[in-house]
Amino acid sequence: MKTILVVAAALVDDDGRVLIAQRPEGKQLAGLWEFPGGKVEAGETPEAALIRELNEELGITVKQACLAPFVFASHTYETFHLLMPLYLIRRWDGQPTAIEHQAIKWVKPNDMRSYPMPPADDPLVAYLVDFI
Ligand SMILES: Nc1nc2c([nH]c(=O)n2[C@H]2C[C@H](O)[C@@H](COP(=O)(O)OP(=O)(O)OP(=O)(O)O)O2)c(=O)[nH]1
Ligand SMILES: [Mg+2]
Repeated sequence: MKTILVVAAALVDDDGRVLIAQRPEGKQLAGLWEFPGGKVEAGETPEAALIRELNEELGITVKQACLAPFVFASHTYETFHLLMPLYLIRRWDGQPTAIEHQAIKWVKPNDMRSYPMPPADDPLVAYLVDFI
């Protein structure tokens, strides 16, 4: 089984809320709430991939120095294994906008359980509850 590397971000605002984004219609896991991010492309570092994805998906600009490695998910789906580092980000330029997602929302980690997320993400929420 192939392992795919996906990078994701927990953007944290001054009130300790985290941005979650609803996956687009027509994609795998459509409608579920996720951390913005995406697949690392060939020849790309994880950090460069995350900066690119956040610009494509949310229209924000993030400096590499503002990416703090946090936790990771390692989860077997039916057709691939997902390895997904999650970075914490507290500083960025621009206003996050749902460019590719159905919607975005700022939620307290304690309230994230009300938003269905991909199975790989479930263990990550507990770390945010403890840390943020
Ligand atoms: N971005 C993101 N992907 C997640 C999360 N949880 C989870 O299981 N995934 C899975 C869903 C997908 O199989 C894969 C990432 O896919 P993606 O659709 O975001 O990839 P991408 O942004 O590069 O989009 P594309 O160009 O492949 O269409 O990781 C999460 O919290 N955030
Ligand atoms: Mg994506």
